[in-house]
Amino acid sequence: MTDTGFSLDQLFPGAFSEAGERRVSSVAFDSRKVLPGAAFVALAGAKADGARFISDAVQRGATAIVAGGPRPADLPPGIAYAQVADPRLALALAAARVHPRQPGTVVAVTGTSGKSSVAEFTRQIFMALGRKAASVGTIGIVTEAGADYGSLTTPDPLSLHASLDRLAGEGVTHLAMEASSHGLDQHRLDGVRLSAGAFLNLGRDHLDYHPSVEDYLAAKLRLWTLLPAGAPVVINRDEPYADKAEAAAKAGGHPVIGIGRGGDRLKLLGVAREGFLQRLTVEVDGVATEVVLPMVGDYMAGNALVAAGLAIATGEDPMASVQAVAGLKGVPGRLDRVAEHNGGLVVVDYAHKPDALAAVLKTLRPYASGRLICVFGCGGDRDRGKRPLMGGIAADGADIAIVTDDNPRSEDPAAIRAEVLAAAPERLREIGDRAEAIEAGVAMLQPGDVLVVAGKGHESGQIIGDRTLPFSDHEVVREAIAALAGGRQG
Ligand SMILES: CC(=O)N[C@H]1[C@@H](OP(=O)(O)OP(=O)(O)OC[C@H]2O[C@@H](n3ccc(=O)[nH]c3=O)[C@H](O)[C@@H]2O)O[C@H](CO)[C@@H](O)[C@@H]1O[C@H](C)C(=O)N[C@@H](C)C(=O)N[C@H](CCC(=O)O)C(=O)O
Ligand SMILES: Nc1ncnc2c1ncn2[C@@H]1O[C@H](COP(=O)(O)OP(=O)(O)OP(=O)(O)O)[C@@H](O)[C@H]1O
Ligand SMILES: N[C@H](CCC[C@H](N)C(=O)O)C(=O)O
Ligand SMILES: [Mg+2]
Repeated sequence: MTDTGFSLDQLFPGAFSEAGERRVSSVAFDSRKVLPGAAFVALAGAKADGARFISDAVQRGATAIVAGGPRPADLPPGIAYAQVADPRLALALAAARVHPRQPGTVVAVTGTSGKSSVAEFTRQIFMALGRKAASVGTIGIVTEAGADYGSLTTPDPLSLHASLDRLAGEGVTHLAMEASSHGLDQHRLDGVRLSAGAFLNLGRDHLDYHPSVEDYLAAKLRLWTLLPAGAPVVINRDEPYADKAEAAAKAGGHPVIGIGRGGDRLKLLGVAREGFLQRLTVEVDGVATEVVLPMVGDYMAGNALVAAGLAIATGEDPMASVQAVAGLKGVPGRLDRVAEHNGGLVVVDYAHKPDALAAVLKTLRPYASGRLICVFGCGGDRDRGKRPLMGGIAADGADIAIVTDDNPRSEDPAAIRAEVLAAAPERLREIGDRAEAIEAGVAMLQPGDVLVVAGKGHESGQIIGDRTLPFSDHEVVREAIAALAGGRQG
């Protein structure tokens, strides 16, 4: 039996009225992962109530239980029991005690779109400024050594704190992480010692989980409550809901670094497109400078400046932070120029929500001297309200829009597509099989066309039912091009 080195009183201060001095081997919130001697924290979840699994946890060797309700009558007397107001919060704080080391500087970014880009750009800026940095988010844990893919944007507290501890042990001093609304709402980040935060934007997403837009915004703005007193926040003032985010930050006593065209510390004066690059003119604390951002997308300029703002928020030199933008590399699967075929360009992007799809189509339009073709779908077991919105956006924003499958999960893929197609049945085409849809898009390419394959970005699998089958938009694009090239030669 491994020992966490902690007693129940140390991990859950004040929670246990008796047996608090008992040491536990580990902490678990999933009964199936309970080790002998563990403390099991029962969480009320979206699908199940963890309290139902207390007896399972005890059978597997749990010696202490933390839960939201009163002690079950049938719990054996030798098992220590604590009733707490918020088991998720108790779990996160215990996780931080079990895994005590964290990089000295941790920043977190929230918003509907752009979190992964900003977290990764911030890591790259820290690295350019000579810091040993990492990022944590949808594309996994990224260090100098590469990406270690995980399934959630904000990992559960036990995995998160184990990772922070490991990274600190490897000498990582600076970390940029994504704070998803689920993660904030479920206290996955509580216990992380943050130095600064950032808010990007708020659009339509996750209204299957949050009862209203107000609730969704409130979850995002919980980030400010996790910051220590006086810690700065970075806000992209050009984006929706920036005013509300700024008001909440100021009410909490946090100084604001405003960025964007309406910014103060980093004011974007102009953007000139130069092929696939953008020349940004930025006023840095009142001093104008120019920097070339080596990627496309107006919103990527905003994302890059928020990342520079986060570096500034942690004490880095402002001008050096902005100049570091010149060295940024794009994030895999975000406006990713994958290939060219027959004089047309193929881009893979992670747009799986309305604002992101609108933004990517608007961004790519100037690059399409021919037609803009879009292959996209919507995920199953996620906000259904997104589906007709995305159908309408694709029909309006692309010349040819092909509706296909994303990750259907437990839903009927044809029914998901029907909800997307309902927006504009006469202007949307349908090819259910994602590989076939991509192949059809590639085969259509003529000189000057741009094909964007949207929704799955970096993902390496397609979730159908409860199985994840290997699938990569990048690979399917390359295979389709190779097959067409082979066909032409043969
Ligand atoms: C809706 C949601 O967010 N669910 C997350 C949540 O699960 P839950 O607590 O609701 O789980 P549940 O299935 O109802 O079970 C309740 C409890 O019983 C326990 N249990 C269950 C079965 C059993 O036999 N024994 C047992 O103890 C479970 O471990 C859990 O503690 O907490 C779990 C641990 O942290 C997460 O893995 C799980 O993410 C699921 C898999 C998920 O798909 N989440 C997505 C929606 C998500 O979180 N996405 C965000 C945002 C993405 C973005 O747009 O950026 C993210 O951060 O990735
Ligand atoms: N600032 C932005 N405004 C609007 N759309 C954006 C912005 N940044 C990125 N996007 C779009 O959103 C997609 C996802 O970007 P990114 O992965 O950086 O966001 P995210 O917030 O991490 O998303 P997720 O919630 O899925 O983790 C991109 O592929 C692009 O289409
Ligand atoms: N973090 C997001 C990812 C969605 C990716 C998209 N491909 C889909 O499956 O809907 C979520 O869990 O909602
Ligand atoms: Mg992300």
